[in-house]
Amino acid sequence: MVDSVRASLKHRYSSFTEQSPHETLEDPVSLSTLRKLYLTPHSALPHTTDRENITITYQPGALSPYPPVKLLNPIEKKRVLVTGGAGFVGSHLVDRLMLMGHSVICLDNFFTGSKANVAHWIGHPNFELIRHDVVDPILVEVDQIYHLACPASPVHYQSNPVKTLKTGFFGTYNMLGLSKRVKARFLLASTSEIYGDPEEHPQKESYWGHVNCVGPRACYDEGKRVAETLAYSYHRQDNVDVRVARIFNTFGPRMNWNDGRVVSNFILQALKDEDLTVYGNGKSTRSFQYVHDLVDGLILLMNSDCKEPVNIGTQEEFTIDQFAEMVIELVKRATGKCESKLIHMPALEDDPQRRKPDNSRAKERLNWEPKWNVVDGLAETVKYFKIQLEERP
Ligand SMILES: O=C(O)[C@H]1O[C@H](OP(=O)(O)OP(=O)(O)OC[C@H]2O[C@@H](n3ccc(=O)[nH]c3=O)[C@H](O)[C@@H]2O)[C@H](O)[C@@H](O)[C@@H]1O
Repeated sequence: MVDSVRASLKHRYSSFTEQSPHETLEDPVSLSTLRKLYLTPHSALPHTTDRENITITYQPGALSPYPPVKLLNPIEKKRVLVTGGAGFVGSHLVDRLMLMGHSVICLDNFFTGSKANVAHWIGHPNFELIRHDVVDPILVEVDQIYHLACPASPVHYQSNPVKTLKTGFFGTYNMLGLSKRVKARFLLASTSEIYGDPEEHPQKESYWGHVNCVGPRACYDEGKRVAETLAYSYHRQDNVDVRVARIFNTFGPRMNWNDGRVVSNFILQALKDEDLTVYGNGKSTRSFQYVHDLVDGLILLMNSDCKEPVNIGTQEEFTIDQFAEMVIELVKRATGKCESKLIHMPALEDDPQRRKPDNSRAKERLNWEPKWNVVDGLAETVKYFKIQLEERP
């Protein structure tokens, strides 16, 4: 199974150019097909109130207004639940699963997710959108569950810490209970935050972490730690088939406008010619991966036999000052000008000082490694936010 999944993922990277000669509409995951889903300006979409006569957007001559999805035979076609499927990462995962031909249920409470992120699939026979909060139980018959639902930006998860903890515990508990009942394989979207402010660098999966359990980040960090504990407890006690992805900093199109994380903040500030707000001395580090690489990793992990936690992240490490300079440079390239400067603000409490994954387990067990570098990913994200800014009233 994992080989066929890998085969359908690898083609996409033959070239990053818009007009790759290798891309065909039969390819379920070609980059140009993906790009149409998030880099098409709203104004370029067909506008009609008559659904019968809707303009064909994605494949001239075809009879469907939807992006072309692969036709799978019933044995290969999985029923997949994606919790948090209307969020930033979740919606890219939904796109990929849909294009691969699976039947996808997207579940979201729309706290940080948005219907606009998955609007292009609404009405498709393979797609269902359910407004639901994972804190409450739900019963759906599925084969696989990707459990992503939880606010991930520090600004959002700290805005209601008790709710974040409830999502970490009860949300995961409910989804594991569902996995047990319907015998679905379960993948938890865990996080590099479970390592806290790490004393080991780079961080291996064997590292137990350094989290301040009474600090402002604890609602998220401890919520994800207990979510991992729940997953492995259900595995030991009830033989639930679990996978755990520890996701490192991820960026890309569809990050929330008001996300508050460094990538969207810096890009929007630079596009508006505002100064870039660096918290602390700018010497702390992060390793930023592009969202398509993460989605590859999640799909490969789900379809692998690897039950241990796996880091999914890139090893390109930057100080926040370096990262800010890079954003300014890329915005200059995209717009022809950018007058922004760096301003240093007070440091955030318990902000991890260094973060970089040891991703050798992902390489060995999943044959996964990032294919995008930060500059290419950032250029595409700048393009996305530029379109968003131009279209805002
Ligand atoms: O991006 C992610 O995927 C991760 O984002 C956050 O972790 P964090 O590393 O704190 O992410 P940011 O809020 O983007 O901060 C990164 C660094 O940039 C700094 N920062 C952030 C925002 C800003 O405007 N300026 C600024 O200097 C922060 O202080 C921090 O040192 C979440 O807590 C993680 O769960 C998530 O996996």
